[in-house]
Amino acid sequence: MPTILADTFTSSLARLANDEQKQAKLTAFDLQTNPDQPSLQFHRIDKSKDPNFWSVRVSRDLRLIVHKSGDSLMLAYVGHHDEAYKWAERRRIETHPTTGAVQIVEVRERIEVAPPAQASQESLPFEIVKTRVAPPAPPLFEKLTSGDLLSVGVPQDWLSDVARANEESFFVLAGHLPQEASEALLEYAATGILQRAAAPVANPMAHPDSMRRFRVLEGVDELQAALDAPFEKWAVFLHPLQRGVVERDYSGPARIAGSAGTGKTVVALHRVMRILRTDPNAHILLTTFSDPLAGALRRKLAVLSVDHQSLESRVTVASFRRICEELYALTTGRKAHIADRDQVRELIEKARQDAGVQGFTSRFLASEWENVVDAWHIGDAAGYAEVPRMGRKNRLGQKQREVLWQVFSRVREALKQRALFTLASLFEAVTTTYAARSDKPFTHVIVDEAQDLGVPELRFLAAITPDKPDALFFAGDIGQRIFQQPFSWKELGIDVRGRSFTLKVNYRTSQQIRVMADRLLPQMIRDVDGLEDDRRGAISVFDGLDPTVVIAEDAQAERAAAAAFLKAALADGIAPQQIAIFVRSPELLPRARAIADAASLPFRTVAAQKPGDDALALVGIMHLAKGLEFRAVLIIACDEGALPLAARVEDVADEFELDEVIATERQLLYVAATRARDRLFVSGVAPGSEFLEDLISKH
Ligand SMILES: Nc1ncnc2c1ncn2[C@@H]1O[C@H](COP(=O)(O)OP(=O)(O)OP(=O)(O)O)[C@@H](O)[C@H]1O
Repeated sequence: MPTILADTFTSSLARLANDEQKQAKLTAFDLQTNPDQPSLQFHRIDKSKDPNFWSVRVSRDLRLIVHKSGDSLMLAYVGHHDEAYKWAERRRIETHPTTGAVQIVEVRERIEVAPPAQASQESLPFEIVKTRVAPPAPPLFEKLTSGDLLSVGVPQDWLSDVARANEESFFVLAGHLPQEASEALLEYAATGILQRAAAPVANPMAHPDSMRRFRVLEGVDELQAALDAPFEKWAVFLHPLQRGVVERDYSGPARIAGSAGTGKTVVALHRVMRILRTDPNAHILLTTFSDPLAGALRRKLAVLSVDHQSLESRVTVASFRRICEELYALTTGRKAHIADRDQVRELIEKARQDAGVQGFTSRFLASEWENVVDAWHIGDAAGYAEVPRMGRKNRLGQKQREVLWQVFSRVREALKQRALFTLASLFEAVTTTYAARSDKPFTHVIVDEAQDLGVPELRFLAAITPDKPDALFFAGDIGQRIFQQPFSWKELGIDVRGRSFTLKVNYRTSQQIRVMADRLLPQMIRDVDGLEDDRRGAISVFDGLDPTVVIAEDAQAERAAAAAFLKAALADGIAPQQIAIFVRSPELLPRARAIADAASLPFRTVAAQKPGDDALALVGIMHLAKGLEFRAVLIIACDEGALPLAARVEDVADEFELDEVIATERQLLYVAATRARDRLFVSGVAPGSEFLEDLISKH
């Protein structure tokens, strides 16, 4: 008999204590292996509107709720006796009459509306327990017909509630509707566009919206993997768009985009598993821009598979730099020595003096080296004469280029004499080695945080994969680019047009925090190749507190406000490890530490969690925030001059770079703000960063 796992089972399992979870899992395994064994005591839930709900005894107090229909058995819920029965009494499992998806429909009844919501009793069909007195907001969906509502999967008996919902009541209501219905309605409320559900299919369980909440399990291993990490719902249940991108076959490099928290990393992880399953010869590189993030990816990947041995032998997880260093060592038998930025800047200065070149600022020379000469690996005067210097505003004539090459050729020579690579030249060296070889170290490369790939990294990744259509897969958000200057991927032969998909449902961040963070970025971002990232229509699936923005008189007042915010979060049960405090640059860290101390918050200052660190908050610079998530985030010391960072603004070589610096500083704040699930506090000392204005202003 096939066993079906419902997402409601996973969520309810996650709420149990550890030993209860163990007992519940044992019963679930028994049910899957031999549902007819007499020791499993089934009791029909008589009061349920759905006659197919049964309870199964786990222990004296715990009950597992199953749904039996035809020859399948669904694990639907687990909980303490009365509460589990109540859950089943209030649910029906049915195929939606219009969309054809199987839904767990909640039976309408009294719903408690949280304090900020308000609506008059006449306007809602259920009894409201707490309300605030204020004029009711107008209904959101009055222009939609019942047919429209049915087409997005609203269950029939919720139609009139939805028709009457207004802005205040809708989030409460949305939590009671099937996900596809609440997502479509939220998107409609944000954009005026109603995305109808996918068409019905022959087997209702195979409908894309059924597959986002039910998983038909093939065997005990699958059940074990699915139940091992009940907190990680994403490991089992994907949004139809996510699933589509994971399972498609591509005719060339492909990309998943989407604003922060929309599940791009989740897609990248599932893509790895899909390739492992479908290609027995696959050896995959999963890569991202830093070692701590690679560590986080490794841990998440382990959640997706019980076959850890196969993961170990067939998947390599490493940062761009680390894998490049490893491949260099592998192919040459030597360790690469890499010059850091300051060393290179010193060499440029010396080369300029030796060549007697005048009329160019040090900033310009450093930027020209980094973004043009080194990034594009220009090796001689002829190459430099021809390089297009894309996007750079100040044109250079032939004469000027000849003069500049006097400097850059000396820098190249000096690096060579010292047997030093720059990071870019190391990528280039390994690229050259592998470009000439037909045997590649990996069959597939999957990249997370792809917006922070530079020219040398992208060339390198293309060179270490075979020339086959689905070898390269990228996950990234151009709105979160903080390290690299934009360039054309197409010119490097990586064309993702027609194979680029955008996720819209934000699982991480509350509606309030997402809306505020989105004010930092344009609604439409276009990359160099003309690929558009339309950020309108993104939705969050849950509601929360309004973020706090404080422009304080001085650092002391800021500390008091931030410490009060922290204390309230701790008092509401948010654990220290669920909290982060970010600042723009290292010199501001003492201000963050003082705030943590004022709230008696224990903290660590490195991103990578070590054993024993699991009860500590994170205090660090905003760049550390990438890829992480917390329940509460504080971004403090957003002062004038600190954000955008004055030193960076002063360091620009031209107008183009100035725009770039402002954009990446803005994106940095966006990255930090979107790490927050439930609570966000942003502060600075008056007059405050210009970006704080954008956060507050409602345009
Ligand atoms: N299908 C899903 N069901 C439930 N939760 C999900 C799903 N997909 C993603 N999530 C959750 O949403 C959060 C964000 O996911 P993820 O880190 O993949 O987003 P992202 O787009 O890569 O974010 P960022 O760009 O900010 O790094 C995570 O907590 C993840 O567990």
